[in-house]
Amino acid sequence: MRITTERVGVRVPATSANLGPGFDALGLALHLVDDLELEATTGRVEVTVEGEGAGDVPAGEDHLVVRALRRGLDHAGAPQAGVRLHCRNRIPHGRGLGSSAAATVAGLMLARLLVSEPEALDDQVLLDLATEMEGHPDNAAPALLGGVVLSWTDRAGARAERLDLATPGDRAQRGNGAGQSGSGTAQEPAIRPVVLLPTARLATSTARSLLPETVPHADAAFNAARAALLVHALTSDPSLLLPATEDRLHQEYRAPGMPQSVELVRVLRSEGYPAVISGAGPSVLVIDGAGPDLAPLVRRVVDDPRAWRIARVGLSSTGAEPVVP
Ligand SMILES: Nc1ncnc2c1ncn2[C@@H]1O[C@H](COP(=O)(O)OP(=O)(O)OP(=O)(O)O)[C@@H](O)[C@H]1O
Ligand SMILES: N[C@@H](CCO)C(=O)O
Repeated sequence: MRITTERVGVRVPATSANLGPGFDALGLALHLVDDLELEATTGRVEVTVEGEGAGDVPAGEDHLVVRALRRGLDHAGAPQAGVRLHCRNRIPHGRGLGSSAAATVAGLMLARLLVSEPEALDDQVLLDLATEMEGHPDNAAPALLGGVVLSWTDRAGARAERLDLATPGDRAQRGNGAGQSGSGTAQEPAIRPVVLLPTARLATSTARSLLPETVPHADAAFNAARAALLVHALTSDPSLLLPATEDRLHQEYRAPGMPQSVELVRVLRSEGYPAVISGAGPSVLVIDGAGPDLAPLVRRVVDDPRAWRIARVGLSSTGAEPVVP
């Protein structure tokens, strides 16, 4: 295997994992992207960062994108090279929006774009390697594939299935009786994700350390039913999103690390919004937040509303993709 391309670029989306009951299994891609350009050189590693993480993330071999690139090149049997990497980051770090998965998937895809036989790093390989680096596939899978993705692991590695989402037409048919057609185009998904984004950060490792080793059987059964219902709600009947996004496996356990986020989820849900903690938090995801202004509710709950941003980012149907550098 050789490195045959010198300059490559990739665009990768933010993701929101769990979606309530689908802990480590469900996730969706958002219209919020990092853009990366890489040049293979004979020199050392040089990393420059604009936007999120600038001045914060390592600038050398320890940079997560570089680590993922190295992992991809090793897996393909390609030689390691010097790199000049430039990152234009828009995905905030440590907020539950899949920044680490985006960086990992981006590094692996940059490796694919550099080598002479890119099929050695096909989507299945990239998903396996990203899952190995992340520890779970629920952010990496939608970062790679786009849309809403169900992922799991078995002995062979990571697996992912993209859901065929309900459209506004499906919703109208449910509401008005069969035969009615909804507004909007047939392909447009019915859900409009909105992210409530705090300035505070919570590392995924910290949020995972708050989880118990074991959970009551009744809570596991509760989540199994809700996760199955959520797939039905997303693919056929979005009117069920509120009951389908209930969770007993992670959100409340993590409240000590993000009390205002968990309270915001409680209040939004009591007002009828299918709100969940986004990934490991502390952002809040309203899976379908089209319609009324959410700002008054945020102002009612949080101590400092100026520390929260409402981002109507929407769902991205595309995952990581090459861009011409
Ligand atoms: N674009 C990036 N470039 C380099 N390092 C990054 C990048 N994005 C994330 N990281 C590293 O990953 C850390 C954040 O990862 P973490 O898993 O804690 O949060 P997250 O991925 O933003 O959230 P979640 O996994 O809950 O969606 C950052 O502090 C940084 O060290
Ligand atoms: N499923 C993961 C997502 C964050 O990486 C968690 O909640 O810890």
